[in-house]
Amino acid sequence: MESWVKESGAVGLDDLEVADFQVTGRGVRSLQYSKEGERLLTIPSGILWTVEHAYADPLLGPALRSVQPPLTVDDTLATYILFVRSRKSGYNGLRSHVTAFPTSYSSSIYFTENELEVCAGTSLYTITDQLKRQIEEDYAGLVARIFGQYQDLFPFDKFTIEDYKWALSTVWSRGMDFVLPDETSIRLLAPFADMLNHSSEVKQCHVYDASSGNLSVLAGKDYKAGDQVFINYGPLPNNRLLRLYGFVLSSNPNDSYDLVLSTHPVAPFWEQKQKLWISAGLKSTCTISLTLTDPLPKNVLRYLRIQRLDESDLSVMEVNATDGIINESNEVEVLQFLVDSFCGLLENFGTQLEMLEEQLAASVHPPGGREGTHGPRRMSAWANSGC
Ligand SMILES: C[S@@+](CC[C@H](N)C(=O)[O-])C[C@H]1O[C@@H](n2cnc3c(N)ncnc32)[C@H](O)[C@@H]1O
Repeated sequence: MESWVKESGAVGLDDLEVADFQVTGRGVRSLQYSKEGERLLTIPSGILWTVEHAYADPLLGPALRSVQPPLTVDDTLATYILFVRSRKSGYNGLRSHVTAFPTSYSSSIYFTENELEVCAGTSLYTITDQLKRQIEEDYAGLVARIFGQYQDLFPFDKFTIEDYKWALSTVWSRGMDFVLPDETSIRLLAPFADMLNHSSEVKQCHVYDASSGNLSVLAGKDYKAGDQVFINYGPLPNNRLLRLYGFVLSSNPNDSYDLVLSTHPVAPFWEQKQKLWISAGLKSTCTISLTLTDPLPKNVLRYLRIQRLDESDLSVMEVNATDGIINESNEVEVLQFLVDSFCGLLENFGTQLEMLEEQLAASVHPPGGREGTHGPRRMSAWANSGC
């Protein structure tokens, strides 16, 4: 793959190499000193995996164009990857990139039932379950809309649901997202740059130049020769890291619990309350991140104070009077609700932390996961992850 990337005009490969690292597995090593902010790597537009390139492909493009409404970005990229992987000739460069992808993944859709049970009570548990069903539905849609229509391009034995899951996991774990100057967004996979692992300790340092279409990586900190080079995948909590990338960070500064607050429209005074939520910058269904630094954000209290208003409160309620305590009985109800729901949430956890730590120590959940071509995983970080 590296020689194809170099021949395609990439800059910076002479000073970088793919290597194995103890904690993160395969990644990229710097071969020289570089200062923070210096450009380390540029991957030219022509070899990026994008929706535009999929549509421009002389064989795949017409099939994609015939599907209305168009496939989602992730489905287009997943189809593009499987298509290239299935070709017996041509596409040599892109195929060499596909060959370098992991053969299997450790993201949460691949957890066994027992592994997923360990996460019972977490948002990851619920989302993973929904995701698995969504993938089945989306795959059936793809078969009906495109794979089944062009069987010469998409042979069934190379476009199974397992292939689709693998390709989607490839897109989720290797895709990079950028907002363009016209405020649209682009998702792309960049050969070689997609070998860079994540660290929350470096600044965001991968950039897309909308005018050239090239992808560049700058040094997110100073590097010596021999250091692993990182990029920052974004301020992601552990549950998202595990769902999209199959790993967690034991000290994740962005870790959070997503608290979903919602009120059914048939609840009393829902319309009046809805107006109050909107004027407080909230919605009738809100997802609020609880973090270690801000475990009870003001918006949680704002939301619940409005939710708990009774008829007499509402008759005297000023629209902007939602930022402080409304009255004692309302506040007591809010706090009681919080105590009850947090106790309920904790009870939903299938495995208590102490038990999980014991199980990890006894290697009930083997570290290392099942990821192909990767080095060791840090699953042991689960115990402290709060995911
Ligand atoms: C964009 S790829 C990076 C290259 C990848 N390590 C490989 O060998 O192909 C993202 C994947 O790398 C791994 N990864 C990235 N950062 C990591 C980290 N800090 N710790 C453990 N694994 C990491 C995860 O498996 C993730 O899904």
